[in-house]
Amino acid sequence: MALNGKTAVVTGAAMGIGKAIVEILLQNGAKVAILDMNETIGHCLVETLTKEHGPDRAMFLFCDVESEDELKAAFQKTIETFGGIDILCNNAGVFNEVTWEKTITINLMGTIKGTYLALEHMNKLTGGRGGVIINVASMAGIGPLSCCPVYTATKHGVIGFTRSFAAASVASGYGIRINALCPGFVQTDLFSAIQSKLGQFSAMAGATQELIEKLGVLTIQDFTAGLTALLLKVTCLTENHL
Ligand SMILES: NC(=O)C1=CN([C@@H]2O[C@H](COP(=O)(O)OP(=O)(O)OC[C@H]3O[C@@H](n4cnc5c(N)ncnc54)[C@H](O)[C@@H]3O)[C@@H](O)[C@H]2O)C=CC1
Ligand SMILES: CC/C=C\C[C@H](O)C(=O)/C=C/C=C/C=C\C=C\[C@@H](O)C/C=C\CCC(=O)O
Repeated sequence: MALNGKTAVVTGAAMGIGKAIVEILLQNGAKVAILDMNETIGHCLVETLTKEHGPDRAMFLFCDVESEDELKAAFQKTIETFGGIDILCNNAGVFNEVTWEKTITINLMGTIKGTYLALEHMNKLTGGRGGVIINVASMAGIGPLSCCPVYTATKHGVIGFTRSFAAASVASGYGIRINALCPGFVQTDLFSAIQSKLGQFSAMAGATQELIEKLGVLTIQDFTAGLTALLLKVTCLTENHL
């Protein structure tokens, strides 16, 4: 399979889009470290995935992406257990215009911290074997949503950071390919909770609801089906890509 022998790290992977990404990676032969703060669901997911894919394929590691120390420890444990890191997916994210500083530290700073840690491990200029980074942004990173200025800012930031890092990688020869994934509306716990997280912008909920009705909401199953081909195209590590 396309990702046999490869090791992936996925943040915020216990549920939702992150879990969907984990399942695609496992189905295509990769070993996966599932990083999340939800230990109960995370361990339960590994139990389920181990029954489906066999032992030593999936591992849960508690990690708050706001903590550089916890990210470092999770990366180190992954390397010790699976022998290296070839793919990183910075997926962990929240939607909250009330605790907006946290939205920034998780969505944007967590992605930057993960990317810089992956650079330390993957960089061919410092003995690494190269790799692939996927940063989960959003269509809100392409066009602003009036109900969530800070969430919109974090996703615009993720896209800008990803594009800049990609240019640096090509110019420097890191051997790291990096892409931003920009989903539309997907039925997850985050999506279900947005109405209660708008804070001072709750008056904008109508505009967003109109957009939701116009664009529709993907089920996680439909999202996974559409993501598989794209994820394989992006993650297949062949020399002529890096
Ligand atoms: N659901 C949607 O409509 C869309 C979601 N996205 C993005 O996709 C990513 C995943 O979102 P969903 O799956 O919808 O959310 P979700 O809420 O269903 O799952 C998010 C996961 O991340 C974990 N998490 C939250 N904060 C964390 C932290 N500080 N450290 C580690 N793990 C943490 C949660 O425990 C949970 O398991 C986010 O970056 C989100 O912004 C982008 C576009 C659309
Ligand atoms: C309100 C955000 C809902 C869920 C968060 C989810 O995680 C997410 O990121 C979904 C993003 C989907 C965006 C879809 C389309 C965006 C289009 C932009 O060009 C804005 C277009 C109209 C804005 C109307 C308005 O908000 O005023």
